[in-house]
Amino acid sequence: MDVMPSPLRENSAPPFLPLLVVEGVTLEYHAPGRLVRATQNVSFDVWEGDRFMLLGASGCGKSTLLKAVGGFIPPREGRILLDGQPIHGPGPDRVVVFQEFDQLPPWKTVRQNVAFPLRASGGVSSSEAKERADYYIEKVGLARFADAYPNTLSGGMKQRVAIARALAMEPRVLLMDEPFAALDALTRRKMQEELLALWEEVRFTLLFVTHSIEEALVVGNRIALLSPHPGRMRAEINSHEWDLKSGGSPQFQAAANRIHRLLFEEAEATNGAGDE
Ligand SMILES: Nc1ncnc2c1ncn2[C@@H]1O[C@H](COP(=O)(O)OP(=O)(O)OP(=O)(O)O)[C@@H](O)[C@H]1O
Repeated sequence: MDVMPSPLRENSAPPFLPLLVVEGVTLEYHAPGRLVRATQNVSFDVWEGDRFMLLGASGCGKSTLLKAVGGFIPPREGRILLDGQPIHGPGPDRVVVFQEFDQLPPWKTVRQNVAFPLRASGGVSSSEAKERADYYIEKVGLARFADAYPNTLSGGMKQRVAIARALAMEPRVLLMDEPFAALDALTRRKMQEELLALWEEVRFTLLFVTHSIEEALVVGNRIALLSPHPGRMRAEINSHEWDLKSGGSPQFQAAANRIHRLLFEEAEATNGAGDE
């Protein structure tokens, strides 16, 4: 099988350096009349080829962390390094796939949607953009729909286009913010399977936000557990031993229960102790 030359691999950081370093990061929003602290002193390293999951309850600052890595929110404290360099604003080396199905301009075909950012970010000729778009559209199984418009596609198909569009940029890190949360359970599982198959083939680096313990265990190889309000690192665990076939096994259930305890019961105990 032909594999396109990938800047992702050519620009690889030395293997002894993490690709992405999040160090003591505190993030805040200035809401009218108040300051909202979304995360506090969060640190983790993401290595090339990691499928790194940010897991925590609603409101613990997962999306805010992803936005900060994307360069949309500067840290109040701490720093974020990519390939050893502090990030300054958004860049094509970090592309985000969101949950919403309306992230594709509806007036562009699937192929135009995938090719457009390649042209817009510069350096890619229109024929190369088309070639790269077709390559990744084929990878997500949508070759027959390259000339279709988004409004003729299902939610799952639109998410596949968003993934193809992101991978076509060959980013250093692919950022995904609950990309499958709005899909029905069967489609969600199929998308998880497809994402893992794509990862096997392309070996991109993934930073993925979820509030599903099961999704974190099967999609990720490492998981950061965040406690709520503001989000702090509660624990970091390895999850490479689990995949989509692990689902119902007692060992998988035990791992899921352990994470649940770490996220909720121990957090409540800690908060309770703090209140006394
Ligand atoms: N634009 C904003 N202005 C003010 N506060 C915000 C803004 N966006 C998020 N917040 C607050 O920051 C905190 C973290 O929000 P964030 O969306 O990052 O959490 P999350 O873990 O991704 O939640 P969810 O799983 O529900 O998406 C929350 O308390 C939220 O209310």
